[in-house]
Amino acid sequence: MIKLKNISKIFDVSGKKLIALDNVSLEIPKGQICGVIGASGAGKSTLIRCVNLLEEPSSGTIIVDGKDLTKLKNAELVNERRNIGMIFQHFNLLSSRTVFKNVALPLELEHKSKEEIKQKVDALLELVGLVDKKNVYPSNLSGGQKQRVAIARALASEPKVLLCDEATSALDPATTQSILKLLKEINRTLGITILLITHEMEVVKRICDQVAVIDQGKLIEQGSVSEIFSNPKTQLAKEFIRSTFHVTLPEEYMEKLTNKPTHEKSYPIMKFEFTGRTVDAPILSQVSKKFGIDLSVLTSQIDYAGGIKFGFVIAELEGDEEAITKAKIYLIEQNVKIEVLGYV
Ligand SMILES: Nc1ncnc2c1ncn2[C@@H]1O[C@H](COP(=O)(O)OP(=O)(O)OP(=O)(O)O)[C@@H](O)[C@H]1O
Repeated sequence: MIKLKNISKIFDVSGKKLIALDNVSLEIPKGQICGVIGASGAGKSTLIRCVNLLEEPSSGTIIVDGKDLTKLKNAELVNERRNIGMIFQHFNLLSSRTVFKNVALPLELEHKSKEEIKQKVDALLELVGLVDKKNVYPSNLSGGQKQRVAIARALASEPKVLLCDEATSALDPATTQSILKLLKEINRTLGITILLITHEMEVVKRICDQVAVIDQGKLIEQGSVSEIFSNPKTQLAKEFIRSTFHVTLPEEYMEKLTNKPTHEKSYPIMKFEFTGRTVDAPILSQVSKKFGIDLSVLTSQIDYAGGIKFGFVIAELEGDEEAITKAKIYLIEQNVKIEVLGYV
């Protein structure tokens, strides 16, 4: 549905060339949700703005629904842009228009009849759960409600693609969840392909099928969410994934932790990462019995990403050094990822 081929974007900043996008290629099949993640300044906004040519790429091609947008004349481009809805971090609503009138705007621009506009807007407000706010002005809405209006407005032209530019970054966690749920619902029920950019892996984890990691204008890693979460290749992807799992050691252990064993009875604190099948298997209790190790769980978390279950456990291992080494080898053989956090 969306094919970006070798997209580069070079800005001229006071006579100096700034490469915001460097030969980025990305393909998003129809009906999928793809998240592009990267740190501030990585080139995410430039990339998403290139998709509807709000930003013209310096080179490369952009194919949406089979049409190469970079080859279209102005009038044709205006027409094709109706296929591409967009929502923004700060909603971009017109403050002088009511909720109804904001959603109606694209339809008015398309010269639809009053009756058609009313029918369509009412249906969209129903879809986003804002029927009771129809005659309210944006200043009287919460952030989440404003984003719902923006989503309804973006859907008014019945787009095939929805671009989301940090759509939940200005929202609190609970509202973020409800907007992500709405986006997923729209994707499922209307079959709309969604490209979203974000700096939060949590967003990717919640709703995306695919993820692409961008760093300094380059696309450094991409794949299905389950692939990337279970086997991240780049350091950046690993860091983003880590940021979504909130497994940290209790404070009292953090204070005691040393880099190396400090005395005979020093024991390692280890973090175990389980994916897919290994999450449900009683591997840690097997290890405890098999190698005669006392294993006390200090903290743990189980979560889902791309339909795959993930689990993290931090535990203290007490036993002789040889037994602990054998246990580590056994766990690695069982596809459990291990990290020694330190010693107590
Ligand atoms: N219109 C412009 N003129 C000059 N440089 C620009 C322009 N737009 C973006 N840039 C530069 O291009 C690079 C990528 O910016 P971009 O806004 O795409 O990054 P981003 O990943 O979206 O960052 P953030 O998350 O902070 O919004 C940055 O170095 C930025 O300063």
